[in-house]
Amino acid sequence: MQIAVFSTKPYDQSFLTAANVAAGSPHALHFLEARLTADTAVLAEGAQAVCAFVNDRADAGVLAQFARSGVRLLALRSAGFNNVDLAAARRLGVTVARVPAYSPRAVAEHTVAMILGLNRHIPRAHARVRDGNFALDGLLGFDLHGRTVGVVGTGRIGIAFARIMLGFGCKVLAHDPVQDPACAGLGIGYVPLDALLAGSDIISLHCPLSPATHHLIDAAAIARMRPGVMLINTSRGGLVDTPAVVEALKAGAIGHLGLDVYEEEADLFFEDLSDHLLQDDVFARLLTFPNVLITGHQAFFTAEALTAIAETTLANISAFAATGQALHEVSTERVV
Ligand SMILES: NC(=O)c1ccc[n+]([C@@H]2O[C@H](COP(=O)([O-])OP(=O)(O)OC[C@H]3O[C@@H](n4cnc5c(N)ncnc54)[C@H](O)[C@@H]3O)[C@@H](O)[C@H]2O)c1
Repeated sequence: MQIAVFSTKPYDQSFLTAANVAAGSPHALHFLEARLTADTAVLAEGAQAVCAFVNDRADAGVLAQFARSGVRLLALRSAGFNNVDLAAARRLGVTVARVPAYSPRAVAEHTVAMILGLNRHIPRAHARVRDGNFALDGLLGFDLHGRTVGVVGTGRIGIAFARIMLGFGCKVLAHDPVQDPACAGLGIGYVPLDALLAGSDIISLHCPLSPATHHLIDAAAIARMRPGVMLINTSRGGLVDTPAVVEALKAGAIGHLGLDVYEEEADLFFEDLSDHLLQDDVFARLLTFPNVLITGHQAFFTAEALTAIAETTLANISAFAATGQALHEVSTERVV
């Protein structure tokens, strides 16, 4: 198949090419640096499949352009699919596939890195040491052992994260509309969201972004949290009302904030903008807090995860080419 690969970085090119070669080079991969938008969708002309990533937008207009130009498959190289209008895809006959699990541990481990980095002030401590300042004032942390961690969403990543935190000696509370029996075996109790918010020292978000979870963490949710709570979001930026979080940081209601995702990240992340003036005032305000740690959507970014993403994406495409069905189609029942 001819595949137009949007938002390509050198690492995408190398992992996808390696996976295609290993499979006997069944597909022609056309790597495009452009992000998929209404303006760039036309670049897929001549392709039967499009491969897209988290900040590519497959809205109704983009999908209509695909349908007109003969694109029959949108193969996401991500687990999340909040950036696709699934109802329009179904209407227009464009199959949507994703990589449901590539390395849940990669994201879980990055979540833990953010907790440790924030708690022990690692970025600040390193900057001080490099500057010849070995004072400890302002670097006080707390023992994770014995603390309560709230996990919102106990899917593949949430449960991998919960297992690690249990290893630290934390108590884990969980909230998920679909309860995983494995959690009971691990001693993890399911509670309503309000109880999780009120009872956790650290809250970590691992549920998908959907209309139901948009701004799940807003001013009202923050008001229910313990004063000085640590909030971590490695899931999707839209789960958090960022201006509300900024107010809570200013008031000290949130004690630590770790973000790998940001609701307006599409115009920022994955690019080197170091020569540009930052136009996003909310993001700029976040960067002023010493107790905020931000990474640019890199939780997935391990060699194991990129290998699995490339292999599963190509397997989705090969299955679709052979049978008309991808291996991991985003079920149309998930349209909300
Ligand atoms: N930062 C990154 O690099 C990165 C990488 C991969 C995935 N992600 C994000 O992580 C999310 C989770 O991934 P996963 O593989 O664990 O998905 P998953 O589908 O295995 O698990 C998601 C869980 O969230 C639960 N859920 C749905 N609505 C909920 C709600 N309102 N409250 C609580 N739980 C709810 C679901 O029932 C499910 O158990 C993805 O949706 C994606 O947005 C981020």
